[in-house]
Amino acid sequence: MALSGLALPRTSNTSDSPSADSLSEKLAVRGVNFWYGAKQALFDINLSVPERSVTALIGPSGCGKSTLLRLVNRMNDLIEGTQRTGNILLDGEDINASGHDVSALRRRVGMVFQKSNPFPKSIYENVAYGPRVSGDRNRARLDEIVARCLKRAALWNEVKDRLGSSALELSGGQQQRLCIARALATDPEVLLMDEPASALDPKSTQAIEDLIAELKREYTILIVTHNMQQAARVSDQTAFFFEGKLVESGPTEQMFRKPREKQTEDYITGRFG
Ligand SMILES: Nc1ncnc2c1ncn2[C@@H]1O[C@H](COP(=O)(O)OP(=O)(O)OP(=O)(O)O)[C@@H](O)[C@H]1O
Repeated sequence: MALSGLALPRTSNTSDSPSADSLSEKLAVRGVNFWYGAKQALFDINLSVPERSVTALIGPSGCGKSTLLRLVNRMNDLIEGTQRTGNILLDGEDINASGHDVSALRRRVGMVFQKSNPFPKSIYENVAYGPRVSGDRNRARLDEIVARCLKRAALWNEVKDRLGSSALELSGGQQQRLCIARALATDPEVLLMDEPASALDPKSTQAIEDLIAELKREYTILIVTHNMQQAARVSDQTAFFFEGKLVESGPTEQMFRKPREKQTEDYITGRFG
């Protein structure tokens, strides 16, 4: 059945963007299993993520999407009693190899969460925070980074006259774009986005989606979303998870129009989940 009920307003792997085939592999997930204590949350996951593309992770609640996202910047290391087997390669290098610098990894792999979480500091200090922690104290350089990242996050025009104001005075949509600017400030190569627009109104959601389309020119983006229309709009590649397993992945256009698996079709047409 063609999934005509699900409008595909704009998949981003059309005309102006290179096809996934022509891009080199940025991230590779190879045979990854993951446990929280005795509970296995991921089963033999294999996924290849091309550079400068958007990959959407979809699937019902609790199927392991966020777990996989957190493995890519080793955030799960912070949770006690977890165990992983298999490998995650960034530019061909095993991010879990002994001696791999986790701080450097987290600078290369930025993360944006569902609920915007600006620090209770000024707009300027939120963006300057990462570079400062990395030892950058040069004011002119920090000014340049803050302006550049706020522009990239499409927030500059709204805040340039009040960089000293508290970030908490911004609207929810602005706060989320500030968190994206903050994530960009350490010059990452990969951006992980865990339902970045789910708490936002339609206008702010649109702003975030436009931003994602813009950012993928430079960054490799992995986004978790429950919104099928959003996955169809913003991603080049989609991966469907169910109960900790990757059921199928492929070009978004194909996944939404003609999925290989019945389970995928049932999910994206809203029959379950
Ligand atoms: N810190 C944790 N400790 C124990 N179990 C966890 C932890 N985090 C997640 N889990 C379990 O691992 C499984 C996968 O959870 P995960 O958050 O990755 O799913 P998800 O697909 O992102 O869900 P959602 O769409 O609801 O965010 C679930 O069964 C969840 O209960």
